[in-house]
Amino acid sequence: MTATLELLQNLIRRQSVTPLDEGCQDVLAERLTKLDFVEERLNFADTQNLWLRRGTQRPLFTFLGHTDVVPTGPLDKWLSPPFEPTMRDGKLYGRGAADMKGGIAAFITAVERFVAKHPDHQGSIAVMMTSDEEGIATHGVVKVIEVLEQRNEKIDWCLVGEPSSDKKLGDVIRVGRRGSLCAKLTVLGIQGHVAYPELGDNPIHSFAPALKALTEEVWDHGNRCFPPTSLQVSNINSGTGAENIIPGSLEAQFNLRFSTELDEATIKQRTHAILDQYGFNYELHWRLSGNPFLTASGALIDATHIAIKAVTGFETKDDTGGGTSDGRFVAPTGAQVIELGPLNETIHKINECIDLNDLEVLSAIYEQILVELLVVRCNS
Ligand SMILES: N[C@@H](CCC[C@H](NC(=O)CCC(=O)O)C(=O)O)C(=O)O
Ligand SMILES: [Zn+2]
Ligand SMILES: [Zn+2]
Repeated sequence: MTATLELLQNLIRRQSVTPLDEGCQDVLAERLTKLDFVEERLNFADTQNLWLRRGTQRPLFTFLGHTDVVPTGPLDKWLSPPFEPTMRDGKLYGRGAADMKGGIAAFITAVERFVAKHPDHQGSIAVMMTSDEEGIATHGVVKVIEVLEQRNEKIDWCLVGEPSSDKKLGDVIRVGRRGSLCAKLTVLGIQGHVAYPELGDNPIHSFAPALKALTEEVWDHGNRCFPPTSLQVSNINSGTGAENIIPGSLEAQFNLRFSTELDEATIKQRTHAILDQYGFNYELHWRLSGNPFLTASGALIDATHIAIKAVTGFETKDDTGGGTSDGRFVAPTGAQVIELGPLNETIHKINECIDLNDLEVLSAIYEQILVELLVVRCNS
């Protein structure tokens, strides 16, 4: 069994459903402190955060990941228990295998091999972990970055191990992410008897045309780097459960994934303009999960392209799709941020898995990126 596979199995056995860590970070810290990484725990509220750094010089390369996982869903639908890592058909199954304990295991073994071969490398290497990525992310990386900024500790290059790959390992890297803006809408009506509609005001009926307008709105056309902005309604609730009552209110939630063509203020203003056309009373509460970010071409993207080509033989593609990530907290510091990790086909699903060969290839690519940045580039 390889070192990466063994470590991944150890991590999957820990039931670290967000915001729990269940000792995952202890395992990582124990391995890397043996290699002269300095360990810091930056825990806030219910969230465990770990900052491990080897070296004091710049440039500082950072691997960023999360040890929390999403809930399993119905256990009886899993072919093997989600927290018992199980090998079948050349794959390892378990919650977090791809998102993102596989990436974390590959980080650690890549660093171990790299340090063994290049103990006196240039610059510094850090590993940043949080247990609050899958949750609301208020006490995770955002807080660690605050601490680093306060002491002027600057990350030059940040690689997030989120599952970026599409059809084969390394075929897609994320060089940025769309913004994410969440809305909670309450449409206010008047509760009444369905037989006396003139005495009530049905919020479902009021909202229906506005819902159509919101979902049909062309928010923008995207641009060279970003796909068009999209709005998705995630929840609608109304009604008392009775067949003969007009409900008094309706709650809806929707989320916009937005490109750099738009910003928070413009989206809010345009949403109000749409809703205001329909003459109902409403309350609207917003939460900005993250602004869009984009890493310009530079050393990190170049090194990643070279490393993927060297290990796999093919060219990778730059992309800004998918969800947002904790990279949104790192990019505003001026760091170059990219994301490279396993195939995302099974993430958050029942029977999440990672291909055993992909795990080793990923670790080899990570190691090669360190070589490109902290050996080849720094010595040229
Ligand atoms: N709940 C958090 C942020 C949620 C982040 C989440 N990201 C992913 O699912 C990554 C998937 C991928 O790699 O494409 C999301 O985009 O919703 C918050 O809102 O603070
Ligand atoms: Zn993830
Ligand atoms: Zn996830």
